[in-house]
Amino acid sequence: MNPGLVGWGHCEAEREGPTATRSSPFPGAESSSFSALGNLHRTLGRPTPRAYPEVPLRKPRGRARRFTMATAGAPRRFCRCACFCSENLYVARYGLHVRFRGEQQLRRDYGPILRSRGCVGPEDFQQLLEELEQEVERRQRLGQESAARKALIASSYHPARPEIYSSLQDVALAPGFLAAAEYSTVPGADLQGLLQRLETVSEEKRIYRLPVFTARFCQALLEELEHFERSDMPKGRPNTMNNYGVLLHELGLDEPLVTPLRERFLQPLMALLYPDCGGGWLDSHRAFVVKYAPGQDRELGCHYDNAELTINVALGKAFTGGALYFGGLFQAPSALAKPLEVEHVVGQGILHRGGQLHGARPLVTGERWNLVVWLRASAVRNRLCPMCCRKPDLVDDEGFGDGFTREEPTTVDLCALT
Ligand SMILES: O=C(O)CCC(=O)C(=O)O
Ligand SMILES: [Fe+2]
Repeated sequence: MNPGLVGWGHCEAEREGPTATRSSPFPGAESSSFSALGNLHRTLGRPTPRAYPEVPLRKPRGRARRFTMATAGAPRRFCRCACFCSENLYVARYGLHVRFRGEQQLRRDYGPILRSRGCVGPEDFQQLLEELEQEVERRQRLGQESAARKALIASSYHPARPEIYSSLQDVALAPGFLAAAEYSTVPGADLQGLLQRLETVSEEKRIYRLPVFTARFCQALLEELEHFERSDMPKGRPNTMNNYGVLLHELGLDEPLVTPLRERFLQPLMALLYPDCGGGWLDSHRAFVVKYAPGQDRELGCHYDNAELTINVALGKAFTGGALYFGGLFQAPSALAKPLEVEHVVGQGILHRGGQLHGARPLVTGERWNLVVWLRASAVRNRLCPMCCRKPDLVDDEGFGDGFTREEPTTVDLCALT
């Protein structure tokens, strides 16, 4: 058979830095109203929103192994899009995300709106310029700083729950999750069959829910995360809107936990649920935990993720409030009208498209910790960077970068070998 040099277009992705606003071209933390976002989108004169690029579709066949595409030869090098350092720079004071290439461009593109938002005197503009220059430098350093933190944690951190760092075992997973993933790998599995094994939260928005981890595993992971938080290790935060979360790759949890979760379980599920969004071509991710607590972050503004697909699993603890809300796709901000509220249920995961506008309502009581995995398909994002909506301008990066790649990967369908 064709050795599965399967139709992966090309791939690339982009990524958001530990404390960058990458994920949220629409700030949200400060303005979580959908209409405000719609206005913002228009105000910023973003490129005309467009739908996901078409990916050559190939109906997934066979069992789980068939989805595990081995990269032949050297590990692939992932990239980010250069727009990370020049687009979507968030200026909280004026409630704006701006593109920044220099003083003249800033004046030309944003002069009137900045003045209308209070940036009036030359000293205001000078201050803004300095802040933007600092933000660009910070973004340029993010990859290296993250790698340095990861190395320090690997050499000096003593986990409280070392078993979390061993390879993901089925026993950590909820029976319903195992059943849905197992079904998805059976020859002949189809969307209708899978939909009987998970909850459809919104057919129109293509939002689904299913149990993911056992209560025991959630508890162990939470204990480990709290222990890390108390430690004196350096911490990279997921983005500028989450000040108390943790990046799982820095903690060393990508290899044992997140990558197997993506490759063995999420990929078959996503291939059936979202074949048109790269669900069958996931090849990298960015995983982090967000934490909300009284006196800390309590809510998350409306944004879209720098991902083709997202899974958001509630880990605990006990809390009220904090529901997710969903609008339309960012490519169609006019569809922001009536947000859909989705309550978190501990142990359960919400699956949605990365481009679906969403945010989190304020926490009312307790503490909420969620595992968020941004799933990326280079085959999709290599064609169009979701952050600048252009063909990505590739820059080599650490780790999975932002999930973009320079070439079509050389892949081998493991099934073809057995
Ligand atoms: O607070 C949540 O559960 C949502 C988190 C989220 O959407 C994100 O970090 O991208
Ligand atoms: Fe998100």
